[in-house]
Amino acid sequence: MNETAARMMTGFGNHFASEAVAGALPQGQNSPQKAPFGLYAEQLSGTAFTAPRAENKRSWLYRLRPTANHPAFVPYARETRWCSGPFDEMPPTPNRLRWDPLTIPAEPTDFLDGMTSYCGNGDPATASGIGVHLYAANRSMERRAFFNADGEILIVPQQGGLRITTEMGVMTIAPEQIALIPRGIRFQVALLDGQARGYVCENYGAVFRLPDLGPIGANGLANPRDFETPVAAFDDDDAPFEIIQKFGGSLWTTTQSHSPFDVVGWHGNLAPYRYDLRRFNAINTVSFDHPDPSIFTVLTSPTDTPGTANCDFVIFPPRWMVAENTFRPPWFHRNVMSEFMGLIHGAYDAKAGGFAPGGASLHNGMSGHGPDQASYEGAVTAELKPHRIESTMAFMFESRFPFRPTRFASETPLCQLDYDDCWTGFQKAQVPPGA
Ligand SMILES: O=C(O)Cc1cc(O)ccc1O
Ligand SMILES: [Fe+2]
Repeated sequence: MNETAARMMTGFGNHFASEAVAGALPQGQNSPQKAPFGLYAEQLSGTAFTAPRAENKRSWLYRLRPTANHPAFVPYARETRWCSGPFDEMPPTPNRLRWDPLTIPAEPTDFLDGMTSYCGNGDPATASGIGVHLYAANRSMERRAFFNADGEILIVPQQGGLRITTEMGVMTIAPEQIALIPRGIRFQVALLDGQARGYVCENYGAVFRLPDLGPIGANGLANPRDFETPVAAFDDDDAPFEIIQKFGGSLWTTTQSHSPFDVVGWHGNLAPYRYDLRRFNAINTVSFDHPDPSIFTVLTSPTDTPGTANCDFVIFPPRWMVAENTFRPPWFHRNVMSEFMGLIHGAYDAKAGGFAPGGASLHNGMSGHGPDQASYEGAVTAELKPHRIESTMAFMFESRFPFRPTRFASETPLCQLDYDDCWTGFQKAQVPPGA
């Protein structure tokens, strides 16, 4: 990859144009009889050709060889803990679950082999639902690339920086940043700090977009200009390269004669991007009561039912708490939606203990949850002066579809068998006698 790889273009979903070599992009048309330099023109669709214009996503790639130039894929032989919809390994459970952080493996393990599925819903075969995975890795992907035919991939690092080489350019991310790799795009993950751990949302449904802002107005939450997409960069590399894909719930592999990172120029609105969660413009109450957490939505994958997401990616960033006469942490609740949570760093205001950075929790639809006993006691006795929740970043993948845990997630010793106990010990309320 050449040195321009670190440069980024800004704006969410923009129609970008980028060339690593001047003249690589045809002018005025996508597919001239002969593309510049003999490059191969290739369209990559992220939505159906006929999707409404506002939702339509596609890019044109100009590359040294067509992607089609590869041998047949065969099933990936290595053991994997990457599971897929319909997540029917185990019966569904209504129980609240919480997990301690994954340990970094002792064996050499890259981002792909270090992927462990915790739960999910829906099915890639019907283009709905998400897979929820945690990765723990200690080495870079070498001479191999991955792409996901089943969905786009949202990466939420918790420990260790990543350099993500994609067909469309290179980007680095560290904890408190996220990256999105669209369905189908080949990418390779190198570890910048020797070890890495984090969360992945594999979205089988409609591509993530920014939420509508309604009465908030034209600005706020995640602002479009803070999303960054890499400029075109390519490798002229004619040595064998393994390509692994996830298709129909399983991993497949082939080895082609050359690097897949051979795109010399591209244009379009389907591209990888990154976002720094510290840029999130948090909006919250300045009067009373704890607003619904949808106010912290970074990205949403909608379904055909308005306001009822396949997945909302929601964060809980540092912020001022000023609500008057209010129980300030998350309230007790039962949600029709299902909630998977992770913690990037710091502490979460509804859990005084047990929810560690790198850990995770699952509260499926209609399960009673909320502050643990210690958080409750602290919040009802706190002096309600302005208070800044500092040095923390939690997040939630919230879905209309209940999550089904994998066998690993159900049976691992990381699963806290005593999680329910955090809601025991509440004093019974006393109503006045004879009322
Ligand atoms: O359960 C949780 O901790 C997530 C959450 C946070 C919040 O502020 C309100 C509702 C909610 O589900
Ligand atoms: Fe909740």
